[in-house]
Amino acid sequence: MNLNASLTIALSKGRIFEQTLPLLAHAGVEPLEDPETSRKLILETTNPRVKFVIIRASDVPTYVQYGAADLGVAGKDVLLEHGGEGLYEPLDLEIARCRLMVAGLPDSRPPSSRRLRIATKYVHCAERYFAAKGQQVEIIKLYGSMELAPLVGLADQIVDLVESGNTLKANGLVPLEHIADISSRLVVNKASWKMKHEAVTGLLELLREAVGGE
Ligand SMILES: Nc1ncnc2c1ncn2[C@@H]1O[C@H](COP(=O)(O)OP(=O)(O)OP(=O)(O)O)[C@@H](O)[C@H]1O
Ligand SMILES: O=P(O)(O)OC[C@H]1O[C@H](OP(=O)(O)OP(=O)(O)O)[C@H](O)[C@@H]1O
Repeated sequence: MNLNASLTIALSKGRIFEQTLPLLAHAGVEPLEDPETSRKLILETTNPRVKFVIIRASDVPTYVQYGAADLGVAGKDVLLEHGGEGLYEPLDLEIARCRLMVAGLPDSRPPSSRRLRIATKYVHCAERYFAAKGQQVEIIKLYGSMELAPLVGLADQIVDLVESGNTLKANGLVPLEHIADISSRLVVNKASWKMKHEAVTGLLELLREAVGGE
């Protein structure tokens, strides 16, 4: 076990970075630069043994799975889609809360002549959800702006994240079915959990305190 281990933490810009920052600050880890203004992808922190790597939200599980980062923060939506292989998920950070939902036009009727078309970036989640209901659907993979798909006839329904519901409302869509409650999780590489146990669990306990408001 490495008692003086250095830790690399994978984070994405935007809401995850902003909402994880106060939790990490409680653990004595603060970035020396702001990723919104810096072009750097590796950020040093106030703890010389801890650095951040700044990546796309959906890439966080991959970096942690392969050990390119020891820890990371990822939405449960991203983890469900990735599958969680090679990762431990020891802590719900209770940030970036939303719901994974099926949505569509209020008067949309299932087509009789073909399968229901579902547009989403959550292909695996959607496949699993509709298969569990015994419903055969056609999934259309998109990378964003899913709400547009039913408006232009690309799909009958979408599977997407809903928080306030404002994006759905602004596009004349309604939530139809709830798939899962989502929040962001701390994920840990399985080898790092063993080899850097003291450093990882030390940080984990401080983050747990911060989440609990202690
Ligand atoms: N409107 C929202 N309200 C609360 N949480 C959200 C909302 N939208 C997304 N999230 C959560 O925050 C995480 C990161 O979302 P963010 O918008 O920063 O990245 P993204 O653009 O979805 O990802 P990528 O860059 O990989 O396409 C999501 O995986 C989800 O768990
Ligand atoms: O119910 P609401 O409060 O309107 O939030 C839902 C929206 O938030 C997310 O998009 P985001 O704002 O993160 O944009 P992005 O996916 O393009 O990053 C999600 O993809 C929805 O479009």
